Amino acid sequence: MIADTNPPFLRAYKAIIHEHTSPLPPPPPPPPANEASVDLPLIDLGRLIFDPVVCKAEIRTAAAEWGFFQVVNHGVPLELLECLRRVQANLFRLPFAEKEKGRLLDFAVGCYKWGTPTATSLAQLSWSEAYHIPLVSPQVPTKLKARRVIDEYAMRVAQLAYQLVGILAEGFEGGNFDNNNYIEENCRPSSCYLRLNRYPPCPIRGVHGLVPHTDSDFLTLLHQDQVGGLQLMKGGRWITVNPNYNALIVNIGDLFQAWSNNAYKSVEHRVMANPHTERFSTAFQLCPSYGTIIQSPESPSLYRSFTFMEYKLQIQEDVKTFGRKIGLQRFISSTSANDTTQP
Ligand SMILES: O=C(O)CCC(=O)C(=O)O
Ligand SMILES: [Fe+2]
Repeated sequence: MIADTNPPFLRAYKAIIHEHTSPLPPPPPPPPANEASVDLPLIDLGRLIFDPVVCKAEIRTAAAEWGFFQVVNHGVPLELLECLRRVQANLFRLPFAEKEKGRLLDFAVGCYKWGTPTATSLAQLSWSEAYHIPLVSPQVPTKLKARRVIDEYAMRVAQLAYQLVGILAEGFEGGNFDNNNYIEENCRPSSCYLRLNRYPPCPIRGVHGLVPHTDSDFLTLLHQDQVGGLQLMKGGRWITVNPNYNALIVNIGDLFQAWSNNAYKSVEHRVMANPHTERFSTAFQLCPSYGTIIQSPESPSLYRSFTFMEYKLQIQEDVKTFGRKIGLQRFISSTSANDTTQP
């Protein structure tokens, strides 16, 4: 018998699935009637050399107006991306029991996650599995080739994230916001993560691959395959992001929104599960150390000062109490708060 590679979603979430629907295979999907699809603003980073002022301005405008944009000529070789995708597919093709047991490729125990253990309804369930890999600098270079590919990708993409964050931070009030190298000091590679995502085909219609959320970091750099399914909230409705295999998607996280005093937007996004096809994506998360204080240098500041640890603990508590993350609204400063900001 061939060992099953997929997590046992139907068995584990039987109760919430049967409450809402029966898991019959869906008919082929009709084109969604009211769902728009878009190409995100596309920025050619090659122009940073020839036309830096205009290129940087485009990056800042996209971050302010969309919170999401994509970059090409990003310096991460396509062959490396392809190699990473093969490593990623192989990791997920292992028997489920092996993935759950952990310690694959020297990953920390517990870095493999699937589904949503706290879900009490179908709307809260994420039909996906992931390896959350902290970026630790290896004491001894690893002999594992697959691990080397992951580390190489993480290093390249981290460099790109620092470069982009520098450009974004230069752009406040016409001056340099980051004179003190705040991001480089506080978001060292050792507090960043790489998340390898797989979205198995899902036989139940309308289920999320990843439930609606904003990212609890400074910046996320995402690579998605050609399957599609990523959607973001714009103008009060969900729009589907057209995949572009050559591009990396950049999105602003909650911490950057707070630090920039809302100049840049952390936009809600989600992934819709696909009934027929598995999907892969890779997310690099630029995170600070837990003790880092998030406080906009602008005055007045829209958010009170908080540490990253406080932010994470508040999210955990809200997920337990309300079944969802409330996020930045929790940290609006008392001078700018009004009644509508409370859950
Ligand atoms: O898989 C995707 O397209 C999105 C992943 C994502 O939003 C995340 O990892 O935070
Ligand atoms: Fe996300």
